[in-house]
Amino acid sequence: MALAAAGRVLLQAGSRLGRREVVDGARRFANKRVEVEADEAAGIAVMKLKNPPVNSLSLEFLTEFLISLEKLENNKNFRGVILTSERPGVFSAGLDLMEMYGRNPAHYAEYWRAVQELWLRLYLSNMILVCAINGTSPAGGCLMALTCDHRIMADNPKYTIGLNESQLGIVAPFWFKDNFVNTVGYRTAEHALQLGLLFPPAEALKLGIVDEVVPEDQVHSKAQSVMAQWMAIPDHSRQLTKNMMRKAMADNLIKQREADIQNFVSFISRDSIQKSLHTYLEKLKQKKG
Ligand SMILES: CC/C=C\C/C=C\C/C=C\CC/C=C/CC(=O)SCCNC(=O)CCNC(=O)[C@H](O)C(C)(C)COP(=O)(O)OP(=O)(O)OC[C@H]1O[C@@H](n2cnc3c(N)ncnc32)[C@H](O)[C@@H]1OP(=O)(O)O
Repeated sequence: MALAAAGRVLLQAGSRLGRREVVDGARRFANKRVEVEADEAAGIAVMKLKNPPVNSLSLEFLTEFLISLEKLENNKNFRGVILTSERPGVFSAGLDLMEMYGRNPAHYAEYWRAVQELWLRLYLSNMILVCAINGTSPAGGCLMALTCDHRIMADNPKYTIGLNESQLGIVAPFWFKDNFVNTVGYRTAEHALQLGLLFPPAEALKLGIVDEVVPEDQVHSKAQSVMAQWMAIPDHSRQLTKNMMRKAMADNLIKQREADIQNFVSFISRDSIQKSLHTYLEKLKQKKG
C-alpha cells in the first residue's frame, strides 16, 4: 500500500517533469536518463542507466528510473530485467552528492524518500534482476547492484565496487548495511564499511559482492545466459522464495520509513556533514585539474 502510494507520487512527479516517452516499434522506450530495450516476446528488458557524466542517482534520474521499472512490472509479459550502464566505465557513481549538499530540509526529505523507493522497488521486485556491472560502482551504485538477484562484473582492475560512505564522512544507513551484511557476512561488512573500502573485481568476487567476473566484452552475453538460466525456474516458486528471503528486511525499512527520512534530514543538515561533503566534492574537482 505504502509502496503503491509512493509510486503514484513519483508518476505525478514524472508528468510534472514533462517527459515524453519515445516508443520505437514498441520494443524500445526511453526517457532522458534511462533507456529500456524491451523484448516482450522473450520477456526480458535491458535497462541502461544514462545519466552523464557518471550515472549519479539524482532525483530526476530516480523518478525516471522508477517510472520505467513500474512500466515493466505492470506488464506481466516481462519476467526479467538486466541492469547496466549505457556508458561503460562507470556503472553508477552512487547517490548524487549535489542532492545532499547545500539544499534545504524539504529537498533532503524528498530525495531520501525517492532513494528509499528505488531500493524497495528493486529489492522487492517480482522480476528476475541481473546486474551487468560494466564500470565502477561505489556506494549507492553498489547498493543498486546489491538489490539484484545475480551480479556480473567486468574484469577490469580499474573498476571498483563497495560501500565507501565512511570515506566521505557520511554513514551507510541501516538498510544499506543490512543488504551488504546479507550479501557478504557480518565480519567482512563490518570491516569494509568502517574503512569505506572499494574493491576491484577479483576481490569483490572473493568476498561475494559479485557472483561472477567476466572479460569486459562478455558482460552482456553472460548476463543474457544467466537470465536464461533463471527464467527456466517457474516464476511462482522463485518469487515466493525471493519474497521469503527478502520481506523481513524490506519490512524493517517500511515500518520506520518516516523516522529514517527524519534521521537522514537531520544528519545531512549538520554543518559538520555539509563540510565533509564540501571537502569530498573539492577533492573530486582537484583530481581533474
Ligand atoms: C547512526 C547513523 C546515523 C545517521 C545516518 C543517517 C543517514 C545516512 C546519511 C547519509 C547517507 C547517504 C548515502 C550516500 C551514498 C552515496 O552513494 S554517496 C556517493 C558516493 N559516490 C562516490 O564517492 C563517487 C564519487 N565519484 C567518483 O569517485 C568518480 O567521479 C568516478 C570514479 C565515479 C568517475 O570518475 P571520472 O570518470 O574520472 O569522473 P569525475 O570524477 O571527473 O566526475 C565527473 C563529474 O561528475 C561529478 N560527480 C562524480 N560523482 C558524483 C556524485 N556521486 N554525485 C554528483 N556528482 C558527481 C564530479 O564532481 C565531476 O563533476 P564536474 O565535471 O567537476 O562538475
